[in-house]
Amino acid sequence: MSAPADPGVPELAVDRLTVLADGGRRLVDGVSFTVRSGQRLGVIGESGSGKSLTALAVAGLLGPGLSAAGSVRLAGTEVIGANEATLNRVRGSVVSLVFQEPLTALDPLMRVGRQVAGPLRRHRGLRGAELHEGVLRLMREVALPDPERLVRSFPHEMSGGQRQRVAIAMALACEPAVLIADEPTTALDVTVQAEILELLLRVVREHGTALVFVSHDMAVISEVTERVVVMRDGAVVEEGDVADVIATPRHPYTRRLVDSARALDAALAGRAPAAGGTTAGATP
Ligand SMILES: Nc1ncnc2c1ncn2[C@@H]1O[C@H](COP(=O)(O)OP(=O)(O)OP(=O)(O)O)[C@@H](O)[C@H]1O
Repeated sequence: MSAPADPGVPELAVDRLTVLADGGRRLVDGVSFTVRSGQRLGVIGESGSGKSLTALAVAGLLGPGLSAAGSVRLAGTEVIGANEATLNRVRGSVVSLVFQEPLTALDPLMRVGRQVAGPLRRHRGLRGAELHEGVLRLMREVALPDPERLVRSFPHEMSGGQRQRVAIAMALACEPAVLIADEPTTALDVTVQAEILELLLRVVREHGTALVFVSHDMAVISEVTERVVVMRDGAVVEEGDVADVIATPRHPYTRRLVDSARALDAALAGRAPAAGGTTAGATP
């Protein structure tokens, strides 16, 4: 008889993760955090702070010339040093990624329906009518209009927001316990950004998914996540409850990120920024 799953084990546990470039430069340096089912963790930092490399290392997707040390456990399975078969299994059953540019996830020459079908065949073993129904169900789940027609479209025939919905549908196909979204709205129009954030929040809530949400934007982080790690030069400089971090940032770098979000908010609202004390997460 197998032991019952330990409710205390987080879906994602990152412990002293380090990413090294070929020459030995530390691009990510001793990063640790955990995310449990249903939790939403933000990773924020300026360009080059190591957010994307952290996200890629968690999924075992670092490119050539980069190596990782430390520990990344996804639903209890160690990713660092794992062989390709283990990584493929973990990527098909535990973790999925959504990137900034949906076209990176899509083949421009393949109809959208076939692309969404790919992970359903590979990871869930669906075939024939079941597969067809599975594709339509996923496309409905991400609120794509008229899925019966869209399955026959090519990516270039869709809007940027629709393409990101398709990429999210593909990421959800394996019913991942952990979803990593790396700046998923940065490439989209402002109005579409809000819709995609709403979609992500809905699907992680409905499935109890653990979410890692990477962004350079404190306002977006405060809207989407409940905890945040702040990265600078590859290392975590601050971690905490999002509302606390915004209200009382401890590190000067975090304070700068919060202040610039406030200044942007104030500019959008046509007024001078308030002198501290209020939160920055007031994106309309
Ligand atoms: N393949 C690589 N080889 C060497 N250095 C790299 C490689 N990929 C990224 N870097 C460097 O590692 C650092 C962290 O990069 P990373 O992409 O994680 O930053 P980021 O915080 O996600 O920034 P952005 O928001 O601009 O994507 C940067 O200095 C980057 O130049």
